[in-house]
Order: sequence, then C-alpha cells, then structure tokens
Amino acid sequence: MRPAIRIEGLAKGFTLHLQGGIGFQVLRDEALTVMPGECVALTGPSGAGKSTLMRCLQGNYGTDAGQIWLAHRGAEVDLAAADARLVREIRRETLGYVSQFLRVIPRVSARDVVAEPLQAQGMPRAEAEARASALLTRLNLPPRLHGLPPATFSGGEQQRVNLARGFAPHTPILLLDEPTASLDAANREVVIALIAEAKARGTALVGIFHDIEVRDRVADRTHDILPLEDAA
Ligand SMILES: Nc1ncnc2c1ncn2[C@@H]1O[C@H](COP(=O)(O)OP(=O)(O)OP(=O)(O)O)[C@@H](O)[C@H]1O
Repeated sequence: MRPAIRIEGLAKGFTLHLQGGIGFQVLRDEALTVMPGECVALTGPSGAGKSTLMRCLQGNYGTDAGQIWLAHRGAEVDLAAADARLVREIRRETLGYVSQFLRVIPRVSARDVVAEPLQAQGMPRAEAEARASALLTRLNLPPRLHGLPPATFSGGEQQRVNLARGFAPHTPILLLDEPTASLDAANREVVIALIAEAKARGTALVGIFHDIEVRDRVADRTHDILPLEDAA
C-alpha cells in the first residue's frame, strides 16, 4: 500500500524581521510516514514545532528543504513544491483540515459553510446541504442554528461547525488541530467516533491533541517533535 503522507528531510525556520532579521530553525530533517487508515498524534513540548509541522503539511508555510509527498489522484505529489493551483486542487480533493478556530465568513450560514467543500467536489447542492445538516445534527448543533451565520455562535458551537466542514467531504487525508479543545464530553465522544469512522474508511489522520484521553483513544502512534537544542 502506498503511504498517504511521506515527509522527508523537512526543514523550516523563521526570520524575525522585527529583531534585526535574526533567524532560527524549528524543524530540521523531519521525517514522517502515515499510511491510509492510520492516525498519528504529534507530541512534544510547547514551542517544539507541532503547529509549524501542521502548517507545512497543510501547505500554508513554505519550507526551507525537504519533500512532503502526498498520495493525490493515484500518484505521489510533493506539496512542498506545488504551485498555488495544485495546492488548491489537493485541498479540494485530498487534504482536509480542521483548524482550532472557525474562519467566519459574513452572511454564510453554518449549513453552507459545511456544504461548501462538498459542492466544490461536485456534489449537487441539495445533497450537500442534506449531508451538512445531518453532520451538524450529529454534532448536536440545534437545527435553529443551521441557517444562521456562525459569527455569533459560542466557541464550542463554532468548533463543531468547523469539525463538520472538515469531516463532511471524506478527503483521504485529514489534519486535526486540537479538534476537541472547546467541546463538552458528549461532543468529544462524537468527534472520537467520527475519527474512528474516518480511519475505517482509510483516511490518514495527523493531529495535535492536547487532551491526552482523546489522543490515547484515537491515535495509533505518536510522533514526537523535539526542540532542536534538545535534539542536537
Ligand atoms: N510565523 C512564525 N514566525 C516566527 N516564529 C514562529 C512562527 N510560527 C511559529 N514560530 C516559532 O516556532 C516555534 C515553534 O512553534 P509552534 O507553534 O510550531 O510550537 P508547538 O509545538 O505547536 O507549541 P504549542 O504546543 O505551545 O502550541 C516557537 O518558538 C514559535 O515561537
């Protein structure tokens, strides 16, 4: 079986322009392989580089060296070398992402926020809206909220809209950044079940889970990121 994700020799540093342009390295020679159906939790101390690796893996950060091979359209493509058009195509078809906070778009209802990635994949509007509503209901978002823009929703309600948007399109890869951070116990259980179902479908998942109980229940293994001064 072909890996869903194969990171090789990844390096990423930052330049602090407000501090005279000094640079520092966060990731060096990072390697990670994730198979379809596997869930890997990124671990390591605060500031080690977990979010940085996630952002590289999402195509949001440019990298300094290395490759991020993703199984996409039956081939391996290097996300680190992909142009903007290919990154959009990979995100639409292959790479889902649940961020910690919902990026609220004015006047777009919760249902449409969730239906949008499904329609982008070609699903007819009515079917996409039905799947969006079903997922929002499963995540205990009251039906009266489905037609409203999430701007005024509580933190936990916004996170559940975000989760529904991430889980709806069944992408072969799903990145999860603290997916249960603002959720109550009942909704945490729904997310744990959604992750188990995604794994059973063959989705490869990479996540940051500060909730250790959730991490232990969903992750097949951990991938430790060490601060570079410790790793040296
Ligand atoms: N855009 C950026 N510009 C400059 N420095 C950054 C940037 N993003 C991250 N860093 C720095 O890179 C290091 C790693 O940060 P990162 O957020 O990846 O850590 P983390 O392991 O996710 O930490 P936490 O568990 O606290 O969320 C930190 O020292 C951080 O200050």
